Amino acid sequence: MLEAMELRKTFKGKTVVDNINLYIEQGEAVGLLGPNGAGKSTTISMISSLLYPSSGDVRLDGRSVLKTPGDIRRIIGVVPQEIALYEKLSAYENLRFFGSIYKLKGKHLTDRIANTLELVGLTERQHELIRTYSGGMKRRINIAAALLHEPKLVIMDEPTVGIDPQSRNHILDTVRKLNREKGMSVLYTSHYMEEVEQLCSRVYIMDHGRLIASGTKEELLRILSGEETMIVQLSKPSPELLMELRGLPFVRSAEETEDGVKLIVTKQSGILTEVVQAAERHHVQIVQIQVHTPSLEDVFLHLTGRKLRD
Ligand SMILES: Nc1ncnc2c1ncn2[C@@H]1O[C@H](COP(=O)(O)OP(=O)(O)OP(=O)(O)O)[C@@H](O)[C@H]1O
Repeated sequence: MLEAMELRKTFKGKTVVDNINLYIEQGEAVGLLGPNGAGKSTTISMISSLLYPSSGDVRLDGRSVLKTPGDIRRIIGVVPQEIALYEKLSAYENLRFFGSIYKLKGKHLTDRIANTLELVGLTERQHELIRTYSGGMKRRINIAAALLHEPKLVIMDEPTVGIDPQSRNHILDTVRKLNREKGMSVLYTSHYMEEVEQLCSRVYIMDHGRLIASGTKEELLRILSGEETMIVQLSKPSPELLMELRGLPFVRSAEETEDGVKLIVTKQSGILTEVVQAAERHHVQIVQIQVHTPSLEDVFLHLTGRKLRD
């Protein structure tokens, strides 16, 4: 349905998006995951025709849409990171205004407003002024505004950042419903791994402007299929122990946690003994060790050397 081909964006000589290739099929929910500054917003701005790429192409059903942005704007709804609403108008009035931009009129517009308000769970509050809304409620109205013209694809830029848990759950439910019940395609950017795991069937992982991995959750987990995650709780922090662990041949990555270290290790026998002996050499007691199968967060750490929310 939608395809980004070799997208690149340079600001004042600095490349912030570098050779991005991605696609979204009709009815698919796709995640774009990356830490702050990875280039997610810039990428989706180019896909939604809000920003012109330095090079590359965006295709809708095989046709380039860079020169005809109207084509793509009709079929997509974009939920930006910043709240774009009129504070002095009610939610209903805001939606009427956005509906008129999409050239919706009369009963059709009224029906669409009622439908989207219902979807985001704010029918009861629709006549209250936006300035009295919580951040989460404003974000939900922003989502309603992006859905008024019944887009085939909704693109959401970190829609749950900095909002209350109730609105967050509501947004996640809404996205799930749109995708699974209405067959709407979704491109969802986030730096919350668990959200993307819950909502999306396929994930692109981005770091420093580039895609570093992509696939279904199962495919991404396979990257670490020969490894295990080991969470070691220590009696005290020890940078020297961390250094030594990093140097062990079976340790793929090691990072400090709140009360110890987290290791990704290649599965083999004798690892526990070696970790215990290293701790003894540094006079640090091991309080507890947990070993589990790596998560997607671990895959990200392994690929980038940093946590998603660093
Ligand atoms: N208009 C601009 N001019 C110059 N640099 C920009 C511009 N827009 C974005 N950047 C830079 O591009 C890089 C990627 O930013 P972008 O907002 O796309 O990342 P992101 O992954 O969406 O991060 P976040 O999660 O913080 O929104 C950042 O270093 C940012 O400072």
